[in-house]
Amino acid sequence: MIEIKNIVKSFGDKEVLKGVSCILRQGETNLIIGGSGTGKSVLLKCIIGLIKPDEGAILYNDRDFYNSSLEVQQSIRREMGVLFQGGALFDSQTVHQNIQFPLDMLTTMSEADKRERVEFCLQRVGLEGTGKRMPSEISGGMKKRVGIARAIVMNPKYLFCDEPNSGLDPLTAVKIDELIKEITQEYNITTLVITHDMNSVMEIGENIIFLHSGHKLWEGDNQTLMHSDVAELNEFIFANKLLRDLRS
Ligand SMILES: Nc1ncnc2c1ncn2[C@@H]1O[C@H](COP(=O)(O)OP(=O)(O)OP(=O)(O)O)[C@@H](O)[C@H]1O
Repeated sequence: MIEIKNIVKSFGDKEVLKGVSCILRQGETNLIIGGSGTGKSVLLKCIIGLIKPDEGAILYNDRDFYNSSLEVQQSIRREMGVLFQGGALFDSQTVHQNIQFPLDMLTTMSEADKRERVEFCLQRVGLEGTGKRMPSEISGGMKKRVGIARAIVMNPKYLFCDEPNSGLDPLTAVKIDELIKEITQEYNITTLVITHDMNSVMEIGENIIFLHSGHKLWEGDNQTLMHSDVAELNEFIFANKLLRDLRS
């Protein structure tokens, strides 16, 4: 579980996050949704320690990240897996080498153990037999799967996915969503997905946090989302014509 307590962050005189609090639950896909420029990425960066908030606290299973020693911060970081928006694969390395990278950097595992762990992760994301390929030789959906395999290779307690569906066709996007949800449940991970893809929201949104202008305006699940009386949320959801038609 991750507790986000009253996070405030400004850049110059621009206040981007204005006191955001929420709880990200273990074993669930927690989603942060909202329009462009509402502060989703800044919040994610505050949570994973890339941007220090001006005020507030982030608690990883009761460990206050920004008020911990460097050692504790490092051990929390080792428990994080991150799927970056573009996949962020190293183009000059094979799929296998990309997935193995965190093991090389952060562990003293033997080469044989690393190979076995990478093969396991490749298999888990449905990419067995592709380890020798280069990123340029695989599709966008496969690249996301490689990104997921790399994010889980260290057995994370916390998984962060920034726009995992960007650039994917709808069918592939659903498969990536399903994979993230399956992995979350299977390994009892606290997962956070940043998205503005309404399909994802409806498919995997177990705990949804709606940000608007740096405030949390609504929190709930995909069952209650369609029936909120928050005008800004409704405007965001029903910008999608299909959902508008479904409602009427
Ligand atoms: N390092 C920074 N310095 C100054 N301003 C920043 C910085 N990072 C983000 N911002 C500003 O903070 C605001 C929120 O940005 P953020 O990237 O969090 O939006 P977002 O909700 O993730 O949008 P999108 O869905 O388009 O990615 C924007 O106005 C952005 O310009």
